Amino acid sequence: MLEQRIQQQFFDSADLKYAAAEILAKPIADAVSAVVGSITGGGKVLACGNGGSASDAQHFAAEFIGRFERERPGLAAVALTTDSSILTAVGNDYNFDVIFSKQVQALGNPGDVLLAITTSGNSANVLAAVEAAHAKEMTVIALTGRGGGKMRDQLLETDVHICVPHERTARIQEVHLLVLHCLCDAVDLQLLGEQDNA
Ligand SMILES: O=C(CO)[C@@H](O)[C@H](O)[C@H](O)[C@H](O)COP(=O)(O)O
Ligand SMILES: [Zn+2]
Repeated sequence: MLEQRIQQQFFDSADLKYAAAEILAKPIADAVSAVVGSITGGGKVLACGNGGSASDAQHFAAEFIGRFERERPGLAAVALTTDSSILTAVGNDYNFDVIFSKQVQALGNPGDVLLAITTSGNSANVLAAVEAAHAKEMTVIALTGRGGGKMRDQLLETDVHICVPHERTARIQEVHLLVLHCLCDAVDLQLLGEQDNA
């Protein structure tokens, strides 16, 4: 019984990945263009999200600054979820809704990219970060699910919306991680060319 339930989670996750492959390939390719344009122009990626999405933001920044699968110079990325002094000071002195937007205001420049990760599309602090990014003339790449929530209405035509077609947070997060790995892989391909296996 328990084993069946566990197997079903694998099947559901795999089914969603098949469905998402068709729907998300185009917006992910658009996100790659946005990131490559920013990085080659001297820009950087600021990443934010709550809970599991905070981990995703950090996971992405680690692979940009460190490496993904290929050797290359580090790429500029900052997870806005990691500095406990900033998060507690801003959360305590202002409120939790501005913990990311304050950092975007302080660190963001025109041409930078905000990677905004929220499975519901409704996290107030992520939405506030998007507003701050627009004020800084940054491009937003939004990773969402559940139809996109409030994020859908907040994005501009020049932004990229990668919306996973599912209702369950865990399943959406599983696809978000795959999206981030696709981004890392494709950015490396664009910057370094095809791998020489000779
Ligand atoms: O990882 C999980 C659930 O899988 C949780 O920590 C989850 O990320 C948190 O509940 C978040 O606060 C949800 O926020 P969001 O995805 O709706 O923006
Ligand atoms: Zn990874």
